[in-house]
Amino acid sequence: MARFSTQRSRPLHATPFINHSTTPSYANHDTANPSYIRKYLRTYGLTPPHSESYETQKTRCLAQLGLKNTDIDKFQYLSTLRKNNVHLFYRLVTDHLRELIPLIYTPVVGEACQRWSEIYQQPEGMYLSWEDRGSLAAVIANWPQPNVEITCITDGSRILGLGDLGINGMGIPIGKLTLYTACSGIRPEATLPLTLDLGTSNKTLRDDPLYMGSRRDKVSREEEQEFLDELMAALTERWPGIVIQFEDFKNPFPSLERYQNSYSCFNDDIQGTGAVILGGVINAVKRSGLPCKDHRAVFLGAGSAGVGVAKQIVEFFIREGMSEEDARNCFNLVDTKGLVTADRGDKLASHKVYFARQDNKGQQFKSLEEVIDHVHPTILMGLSTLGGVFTPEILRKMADWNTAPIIFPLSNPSSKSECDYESAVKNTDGRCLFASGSPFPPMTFTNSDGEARTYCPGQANNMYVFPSIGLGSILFKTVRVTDSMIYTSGEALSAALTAEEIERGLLYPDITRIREVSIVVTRMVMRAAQADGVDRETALRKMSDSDLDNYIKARMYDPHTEVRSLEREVGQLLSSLGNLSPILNGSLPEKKPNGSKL
Ligand SMILES: NC(=O)C1=CN([C@@H]2O[C@H](COP(=O)(O)OP(=O)(O)OC[C@H]3O[C@@H](n4cnc5c(N)ncnc54)[C@H](OP(=O)(O)O)[C@@H]3O)[C@@H](O)[C@H]2O)C=CC1
Ligand SMILES: CC(=O)C(=O)O
Ligand SMILES: [Mg+2]
Repeated sequence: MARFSTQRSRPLHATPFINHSTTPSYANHDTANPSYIRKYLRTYGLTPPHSESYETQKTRCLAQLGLKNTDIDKFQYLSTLRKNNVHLFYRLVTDHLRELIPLIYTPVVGEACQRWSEIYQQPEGMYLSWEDRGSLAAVIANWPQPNVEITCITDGSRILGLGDLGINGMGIPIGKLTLYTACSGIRPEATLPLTLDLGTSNKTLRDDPLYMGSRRDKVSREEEQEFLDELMAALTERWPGIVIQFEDFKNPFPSLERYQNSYSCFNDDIQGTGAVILGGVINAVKRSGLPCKDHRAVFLGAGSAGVGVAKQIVEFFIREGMSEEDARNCFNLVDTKGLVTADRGDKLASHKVYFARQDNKGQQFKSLEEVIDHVHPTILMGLSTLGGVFTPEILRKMADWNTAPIIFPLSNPSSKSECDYESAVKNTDGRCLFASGSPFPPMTFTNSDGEARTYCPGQANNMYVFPSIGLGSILFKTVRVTDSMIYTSGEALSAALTAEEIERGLLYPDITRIREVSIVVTRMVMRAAQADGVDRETALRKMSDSDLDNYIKARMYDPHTEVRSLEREVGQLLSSLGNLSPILNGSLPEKKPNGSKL
């Protein structure tokens, strides 16, 4: 039997085939790799000898996870696993999406960000500081992966509904990019989590001795723009065509406007959120039985997400036959000063002006309650960061006025949700059409007619669309991300419900189907890009829908087949070399580190 020989002129451990310092996370220390693959990867001897089945790996991991007492312990365990055995991490996540997404993303990532500098253990992602301006390209050159295709950037200034967390916000780009890999199969080594240290307005953080960012106050808007200009140029210089996702910036409208026509970029909080809520609202409006023109919406929150969502729904109403003016008049946005009106007396931020009501006849409505009593909404959206503000009284009014009130408390994490599912179901006698930003468990409830059943909440989170917007943009090498690509992602999501999911009353596909849903949404995003003429992979244009689906599927990273594809790669290499001796004596050519397959 062929055996690995120790009698070689160049001992394996001394052979610098893979430079581990340049491939920190992806050297692939997978305990499932057979020994000849380990030799090929030059990881032989770096893991225990036995080559394990996934079942064994999974049993151990789930047992270890079960021993962790707190959500943060579980978050850290999973982060370490992602770092040490990336393919196993993604096998687990893709097999246990419902259980693990809440641990790697919202809600637990919220607490992880609040405590980032306290719980920090290992490097992940890249930090760029104000002090680095002028040399951002040089710092970016330090990122060890050569083929980055997508980055998610935050400056930490509005992390979920938790405020300015400075560099502690790094949990968000890491979490979002993890979902890119898990949900739409962008290879892990093709993702770059990026956090900008442009100072923080959070004094508690600045005074915290453990805080790992700079102590400076937040830079000015002009300075931020100057920094971002340099950053965009540096990123695209190193990785031409990279897709750039902006995330959790306090006021992201100016940057979106500045870059959206010259880079392949989008803002997840304005556009991704807009699209995902559009998807749920299309289904909820159908289920409400009311035509679009009879809907009246109250939005608590007129920030990036509130305005982004309202704009997408206006577009939907227009496509359903309403005039733009009538469509816009269905919306009532509420901020810290009350109903957004044109004559309120304050200078409205420019993103709010479009929705400022003109028909209030001088009357001002200062509180959510006043606005609700004035509007009698059919749709109630929460994008305010105010946990619990949809009180039982407000929910009961929604039920009094509507057969099927649409209630979406969308703020994250769970503690900031405007109401929980139980309260929404109980106070609307089970009639609400509900979706929240962070997950709530299903519940059984007996309504006033004595009917008992299980109610399933929707999770209206941009995680249903941004992975497909990103993948479609990468595969088509789009010049930019167009409004139509964004709208189409939401529309495609709404159409992705199965008959069984509709029967169960779901507004969003079951999360366990996210990878198959992502294929269809990605294809539709690509078709929209094609129609807008922003695609650069023109050979893909002529493909039929089913061929394009197959193409997308084939390009998606699948952690379950990673060992097999390595085996294929090595098999092809061996057959091209003609015999086994190279692998046995350790003289196989170096595996090029992490050439992306997308
Ligand atoms: N489910 C999902 O997929 C997503 C959810 N979100 C969530 O939405 C929330 C808001 O995000 P975003 O829009 O980016 O944040 P912004 O800071 O841009 O907007 C927050 C809005 O809420 C308003 N607001 C805050 N406090 C009050 C108050 N006491 N009374 C009335 N209005 C208030 C603000 O008013 P003012 O303008 O006067 O300051 C502002 O209009 C976050 O919790 C975030 O997690 C965001 C993106 C996606
Ligand atoms: C989900 C998300 O993007 C947010 O809460 O900001
Ligand atoms: Mg966000």
